[in-house]
Amino acid sequence: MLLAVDCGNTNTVFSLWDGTSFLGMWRTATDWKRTADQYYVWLDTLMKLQGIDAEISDMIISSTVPRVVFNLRVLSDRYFNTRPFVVGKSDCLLPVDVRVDEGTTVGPDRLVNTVAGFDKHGGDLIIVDFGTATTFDVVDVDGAYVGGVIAPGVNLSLEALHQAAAALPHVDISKPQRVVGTNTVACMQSGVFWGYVGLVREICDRIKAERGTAMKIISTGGLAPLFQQSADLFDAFEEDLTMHGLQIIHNYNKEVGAQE
Ligand SMILES: Nc1ncnc2c1ncn2[C@@H]1O[C@H](COP(=O)(O)OP(=O)(O)O)[C@@H](O)[C@H]1O
Ligand SMILES: CC(C)(COP(=O)(O)O)[C@@H](O)C(=O)NCCC(=O)O
Ligand SMILES: [K+]
Repeated sequence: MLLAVDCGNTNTVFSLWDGTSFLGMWRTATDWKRTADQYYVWLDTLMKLQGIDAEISDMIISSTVPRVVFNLRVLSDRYFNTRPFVVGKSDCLLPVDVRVDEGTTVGPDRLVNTVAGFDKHGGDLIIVDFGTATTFDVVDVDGAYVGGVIAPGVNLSLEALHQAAAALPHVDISKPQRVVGTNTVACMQSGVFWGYVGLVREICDRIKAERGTAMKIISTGGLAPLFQQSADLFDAFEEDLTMHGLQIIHNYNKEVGAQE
């Protein structure tokens, strides 16, 4: 069975792929200090709670936090006796091209999203991922990653307001009923929520104009549904896009490896 790990700057998600479907998904806060032994006890407990008796034989990792990879490699080696594929490393092949400036290290999450998006929807895509940062990944007609946009994340923007201004509280994002807020919290939520709707719309319109072609817009990440229900921004929402991509990339490397 395959253990797929998607490590973002805020959360790390583990999932088990049995060859047909994902058996479970478990989330922990990203912390590079967490050891292999800690990961194993945590994961083993959660799998047992769900009655899953898994023989993990393979592992694939995508991490936007380089420091985390060391302990995840130890987990793979010590507990599953396997060498993991790490997206972005030269020995982990991708089934799509990456066409960016020489010397650029693209976030592995963006490459994985590209592979998954192309598999599910074909080419000419904009994938919007609402993570710690909000990323826009542009997928060419042939599935290649050809660049994109990085904007501050929704929660990061709210947190920045709180950190920088003495009188602004910590606020959670939600859709305000009105644009004009009549209290501080409503004013902040309006600024970030409607500001974000504008940001997403403007960036997608400009990408389409720059490329001179129609493009499908796919959203993913925890906060995507909040924006989807409020404004007609996306053509489709994909809940587990990154996990889907990890499983495809793992399969691709196994197949290519077997041919060599
Ligand atoms: N369903 C949700 N509702 C509200 N906030 C969420 C939800 N899912 C994630 N978040 C928040 O969105 C931000 C990005 O989370 P996540 O997508 O896990 O980021 P990353 O992949 O960068 O680790 C975090 O601040 C997280 O707490
Ligand atoms: C832009 C990101 C910080 C997004 O990461 P996330 O919000 O998922 O934690 C990550 O993809 C990254 O570190 N990228 C490197 C630069 C690039 O993609 O061009
Ligand atoms: K992410």
